[in-house]
Amino acid sequence: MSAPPAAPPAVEIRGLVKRHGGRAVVDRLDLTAEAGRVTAVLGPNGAGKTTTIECCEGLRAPDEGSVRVLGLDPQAHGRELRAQVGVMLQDSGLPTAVRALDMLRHVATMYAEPRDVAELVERLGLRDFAGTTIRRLSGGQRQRLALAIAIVGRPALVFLDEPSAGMDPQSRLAVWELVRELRDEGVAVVLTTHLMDEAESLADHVVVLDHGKVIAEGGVRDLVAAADDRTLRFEAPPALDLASLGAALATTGQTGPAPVVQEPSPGEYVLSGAVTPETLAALTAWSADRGVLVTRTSVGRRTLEDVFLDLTGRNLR
Ligand SMILES: Nc1ncnc2c1ncn2[C@@H]1O[C@H](COP(=O)(O)OP(=O)(O)OP(=O)(O)O)[C@@H](O)[C@H]1O
Repeated sequence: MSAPPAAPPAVEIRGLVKRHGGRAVVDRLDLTAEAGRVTAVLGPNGAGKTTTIECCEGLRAPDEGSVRVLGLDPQAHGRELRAQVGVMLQDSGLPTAVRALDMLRHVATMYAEPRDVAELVERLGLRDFAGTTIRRLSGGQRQRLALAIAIVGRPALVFLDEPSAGMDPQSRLAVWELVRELRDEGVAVVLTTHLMDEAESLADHVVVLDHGKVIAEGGVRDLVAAADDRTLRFEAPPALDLASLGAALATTGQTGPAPVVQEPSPGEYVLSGAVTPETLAALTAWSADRGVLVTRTSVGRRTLEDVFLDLTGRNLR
């Protein structure tokens, strides 16, 4: 007996190109999102995240390449996919004059086997504003309602755009817990976010885009835990001579990449590369030599934010 055919990935993008005014804003992009996994798509402003997701939602047609969502072409099978794909947008696009709970109940009636509305109301704390019109909801309340609406139909795939943006810490935790549960139930979750802690906390797979291309991808751990890389952070007077400090730290006889020192904001320094006890000693010796007082020093593992900034640079877009 032959094995049943494997289900296609929830999202499979191959060689996607999307141009605006002759410029490729998505440039031969490949991306796969699997069921039972949270895939985070990260990238600076204008990197092409929204354009890519909109191609998956059938809102834009690719100029080149192919996009398959649950095995189907979203341009040709929009109606079938709408029943199986949940979308939560920043600008929720919900009718503003309708009361929050009425909206959620209405959407639930459109599905054969919706989730239990009362449970969603409880989980996402919607009760306090159930009777408020959508127009009057706060940003965080609107986000929670939009998430409830995106998942009430038990989608196989959900697109979440910064799901916890603007939320208070309690709501954030509730949303993250729900997203993890969806993943554990086998839902494919595609998350676009600028919140690195959100991606770090939720993502099984991270895809970093820049200029319309994938510039890095992998598990969070793979991306942040290159060998024994550590980050040393310290505070000192602004505008230290980084070239001189870098040279001093590079002579500590270590193996591996030379440490790189940056000053992301005045007086705050970040040193990445292999941080060893000798690196700390060299920093202290260098600063003592120059009469520089280093206040507050910490050594920690690199965060996803460190990796993201290394990959995409620190300049504004
Ligand atoms: N309809 C359009 N006409 C012209 N340019 C467009 C159009 N839509 C998007 N772009 C451009 O395409 C590029 C990618 O935009 P996109 O919205 O996909 O980026 P993004 O990664 O989602 O950014 P952000 O993080 O700011 O949301 C940008 O430079 C944007 O200005």
